[in-house]
Amino acid sequence: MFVWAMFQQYFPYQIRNQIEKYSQRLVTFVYPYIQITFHEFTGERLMRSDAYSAIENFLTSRAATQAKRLKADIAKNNQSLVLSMDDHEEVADNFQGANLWWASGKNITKSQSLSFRPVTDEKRFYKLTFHKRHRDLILTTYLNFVLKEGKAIKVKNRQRKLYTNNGSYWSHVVFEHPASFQTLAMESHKKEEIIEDLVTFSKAEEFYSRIGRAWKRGYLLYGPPGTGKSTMIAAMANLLGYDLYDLELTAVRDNTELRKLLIETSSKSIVVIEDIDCSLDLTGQRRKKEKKEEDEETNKDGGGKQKQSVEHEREGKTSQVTLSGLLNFIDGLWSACGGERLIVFTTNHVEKLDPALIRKGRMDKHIELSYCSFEAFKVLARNYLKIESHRLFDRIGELLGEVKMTPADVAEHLMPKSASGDSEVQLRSLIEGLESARKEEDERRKIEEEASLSKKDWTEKDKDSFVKAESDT
Ligand SMILES: Nc1ncnc2c1ncn2[C@@H]1O[C@H](COP(=O)(O)OP(=O)(O)OP(=O)(O)O)[C@@H](O)[C@H]1O
Ligand SMILES: [Mg+2]
Repeated sequence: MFVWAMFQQYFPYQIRNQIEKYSQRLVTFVYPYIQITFHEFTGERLMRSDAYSAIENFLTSRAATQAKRLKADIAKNNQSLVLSMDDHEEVADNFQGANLWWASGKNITKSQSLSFRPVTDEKRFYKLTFHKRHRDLILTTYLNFVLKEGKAIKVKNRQRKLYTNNGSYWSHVVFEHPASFQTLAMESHKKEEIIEDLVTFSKAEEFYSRIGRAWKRGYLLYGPPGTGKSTMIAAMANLLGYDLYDLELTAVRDNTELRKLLIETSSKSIVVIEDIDCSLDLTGQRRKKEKKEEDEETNKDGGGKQKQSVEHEREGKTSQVTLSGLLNFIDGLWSACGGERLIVFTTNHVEKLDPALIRKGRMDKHIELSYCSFEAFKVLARNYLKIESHRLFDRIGELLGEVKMTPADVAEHLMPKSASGDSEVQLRSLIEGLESARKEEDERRKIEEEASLSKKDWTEKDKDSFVKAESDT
């Protein structure tokens, strides 16, 4: 200790540096282990190293089970506690038969600022130690595995965001939606197929680069209102841990702005355009047609409408996004920058969409969300009433086979009506709802039949009178 202190204190720096260098070489030559240090801050601007944070995430699971001293911190998503190794702790790992050790440490340097209390600067690091015979395995396969795993854990724990566009910028809020495929009322085989498709997509990075396509996939969700399209989008984002970009096309001024917005979306995200049939210049034509009808109406009832139709016209000027702009967005070069993106369109009127927009390669998967089937009803009953069967289920199954009711309406009937939470009350309310919907359906069908009959009569009468008039002349 004395000799070391003297050495440190009085030996000239150059000689000391040489002695340290050669002694270090001697130790390395004899010492059979290799050490790699990952500093927390690297580079001239001392940015936080990605490798360090990936290793920190990777070691959280091992630290929680092995380390004796841990540091706890709230994760970014404010839900979970993240445990990491405290300083000078060590955890062991084993990779394909190779034993290795991770140790955490910190260098404390006193900054030279003149102050009463010298500011200490802590620089943390992780040190990996392994036997030199595993050099190749560790330096290539293992470290890549650690970085990949660490990034995946980071994505899983990250705070996901819901972005909405205002003008040419994205603003975001924390995205926390409880929807999941378990709570989505849908036939199980259909659900399984969609989950399979999504998970396969999220693991297909290598596949897409091999076939030379951008790592993106389009989904078209269509069906009547209240059938679960928006719910499914939230379930998709939760399943894959993706951010959501809710793109309101009518708020986008033109194609340039659209491109700018899309280039700013991050990977591992879902770009959603809800009610796509109402937000494209296709509706521009419809808007002109509406305006023409309105103008005719305006001429009838004076200038009041005039102001409205002018406003309508001006409002129509806001978004110049065109179909080709949207097609370029889906296919264009932008889609190659960054990967792992889903594009989801929803619509209540799939028949109105331009076939070019929804062809395969753009909207790769078309998913129809329809009225509530008996199997979908049982999912809702399990979620809302926590029951798997009931004596009223047969009656409900019968009625659902005859009446079209959306899952939103069924869900509304199953909402708790009283504190007692007696599920019979909800089921009876659903049966009443279904029976009255069936009555309305029968009445509507009867009116239609009468209308078509009378129309048929008219055509018969017309024909007779036309023939009679012909014969008179
Ligand atoms: N298939 C479903 N499974 C579970 N809940 C559903 C389903 N469909 C609708 N709901 C419920 O009904 C409400 C409306 O659903 P959602 O917003 O997903 O309908 P939508 O198809 O997006 O309607 P719109 O076409 O009008 O946007 C939601 O609160 C949701 O809880
Ligand atoms: Mg919706």
